[in-house]
Amino acid sequence: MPELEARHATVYYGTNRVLEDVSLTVAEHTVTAFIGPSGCGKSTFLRLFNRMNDFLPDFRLEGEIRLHDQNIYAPHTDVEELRKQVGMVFQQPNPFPKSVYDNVTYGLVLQGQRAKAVLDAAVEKALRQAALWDEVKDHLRKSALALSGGQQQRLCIARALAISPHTLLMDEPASALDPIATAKIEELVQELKQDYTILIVTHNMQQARRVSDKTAFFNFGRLIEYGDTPALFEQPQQEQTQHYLRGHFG
Ligand SMILES: Nc1ncnc2c1ncn2[C@@H]1O[C@H](COP(=O)(O)OP(=O)(O)OP(=O)(O)O)[C@@H](O)[C@H]1O
Repeated sequence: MPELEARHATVYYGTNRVLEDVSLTVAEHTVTAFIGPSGCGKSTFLRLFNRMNDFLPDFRLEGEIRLHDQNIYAPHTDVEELRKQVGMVFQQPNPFPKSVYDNVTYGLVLQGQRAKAVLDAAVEKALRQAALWDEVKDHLRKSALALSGGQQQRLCIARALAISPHTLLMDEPASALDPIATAKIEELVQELKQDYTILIVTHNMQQARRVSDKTAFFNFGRLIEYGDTPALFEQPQQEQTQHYLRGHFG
């Protein structure tokens, strides 16, 4: 059974159709990159998997998005529970104006966890997973806003991991970062896939190539090509993919 699946997903914002009949499956513990020109619907597609588009006015989905073979848009779906299972990291690091510690424990505290030993252990585990522990372990009470941009983004990843999701959605997680911080995020993505299933939107073709197992190329709201990353980059089957990769548009 695939971990995630889109079945004939078509999305409208009002009367504007931004995704058309997109179907794909994602296996667990893989990294899948979504690439394509600006405005082709990558972020919209990504946000379908934790229902983040529900916040947008006039959003409408036809088709199904399935997690572990359950349609997550079925009536009575517990959306809060879904978002615990499917975490998200955004383009701009967005730590809360709180301490490093309080950022990581935020979700757990919201869930009612108060035991200091449990919270302490969760903080260390999540920060280690996000490859940030060594840099912040002596400053856990410091404001998260005092960290560098790259550290803030890894903190946001730790915050997402602390509530034990099994899927992580990353929307251009490194595009606001310098090359060194970007390399750290890429390394981290590779490590995290041992435990998580990762979907990542990126404008950076080299990054997609480096970090992902599968790549999906979108154009004008359609999924043009989807396959193993080396094959898609080295021998794209569709003319539109070939043009895009040659830099003809995008
Ligand atoms: N909140 C919204 N309301 C209406 N239309 C929207 C909204 N968000 C995005 N769109 C439109 O939907 C289309 C797809 O946008 P989306 O952000 O998903 O594309 P993208 O491929 O991720 O783009 P980019 O690479 O520039 O981030 C675009 O035409 C965009 O203008």
